[in-house]
Amino acid sequence: APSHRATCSGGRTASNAVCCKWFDVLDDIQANLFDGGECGEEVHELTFHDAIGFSKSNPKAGGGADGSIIAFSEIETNFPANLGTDDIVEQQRPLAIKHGVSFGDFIQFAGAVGVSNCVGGPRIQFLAGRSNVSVAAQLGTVPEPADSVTKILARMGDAGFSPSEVVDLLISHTVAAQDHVDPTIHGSPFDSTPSDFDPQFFVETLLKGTAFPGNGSQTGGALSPLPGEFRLASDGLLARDPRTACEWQSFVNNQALMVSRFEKVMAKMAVLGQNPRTLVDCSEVIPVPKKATSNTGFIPSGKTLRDIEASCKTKPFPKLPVVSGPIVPVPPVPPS
Ligand code: HEM
Ligand SMILES: [Ca+2]
Ligand SMILES: [Mn+2]
Repeated sequence: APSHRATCSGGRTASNAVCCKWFDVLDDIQANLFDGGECGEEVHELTFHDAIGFSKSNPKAGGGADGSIIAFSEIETNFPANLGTDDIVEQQRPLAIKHGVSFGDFIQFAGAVGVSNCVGGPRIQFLAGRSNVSVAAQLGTVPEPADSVTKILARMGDAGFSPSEVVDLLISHTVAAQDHVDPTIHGSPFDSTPSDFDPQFFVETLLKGTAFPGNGSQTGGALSPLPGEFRLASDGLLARDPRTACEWQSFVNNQALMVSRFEKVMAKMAVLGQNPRTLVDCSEVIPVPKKATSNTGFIPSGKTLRDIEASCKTKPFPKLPVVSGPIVPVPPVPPS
């Protein structure tokens, strides 16, 4: 049968003509937001901070993945949990306006493109067509790193996520760094491989913490196992809590599982507060990521399997390759 694909710019085609403009957005953000196609972590943080402004029990909590963090930035970026998001909000706002797309669509699209640039990254579904009408989210919808596991699971449960899905969402912290929990060590990553969408975050958060990487103990921070690496208190606790530890451990030797779980849970998060049947599937515009170099994590140099605080009661911690040599400090990620 003949195909009826729409012709878009640059000789590209799409199954639906409304997807064509997203190729132009893609070209623009790869050049101007990701410096020629870098694994873009902060952009990806915004997908969460916008979408999680949503509650099954309280319609006033927010409209979910509706772009409100850009539309009502003067309210939402001043919430303590959103500290630092104003930079990326102000980078994205003019680009969304220039291309005539809604803020909600733009945030989810940019997040999906950003992680597709990471080695081993996921290819997240992208549905287009969110309205540009939104409402400001209420204070308290975004979890904070000093929150207890019970508080985080309750907040996330109220937005529709199970404890295992919270772990699946936290896969994003394999390509992430902090700037504001300890502002003296800008860009300190959550694992030793912040440009790789790999299991190292799940391995290294289970290593016994030994020192603070920066200016001592901070609210929301915890002892980390490697110099230069930052551990959020919440990540350290979720790695060890009986409600989440087995899902956490399941990723230490299974990069492919990480990708499939993340694609699934991100597709769910991206349509919080939306009716997906009114949106058009433009996933074909999202680039195909580079393949991962390994399916399994490793014990970083200077550490052994005995430094792992295994926390899943029903499954033994798997044997992982151990890198030999002295402890290597983790370099900061460059500012964007
Ligand atoms: C359970 C709840 C979570 C907590 C408590 C949490 C907390 C944090 C904190 C405190 C930072 C450092 C921010 C800074 O200092 O600049 C951070 C960074 C980040 N988070 Fe989360 N997070 C959570 C879940 C998520 C989810 C679900 C995603 C995405 C799906 C995500 C994506 C990111 C990314 C990409 C960064 C790095 C930002 C950058 O490089 O500037 N986080 N997170
Ligand atoms: Ca990583
Ligand atoms: Mn929102």
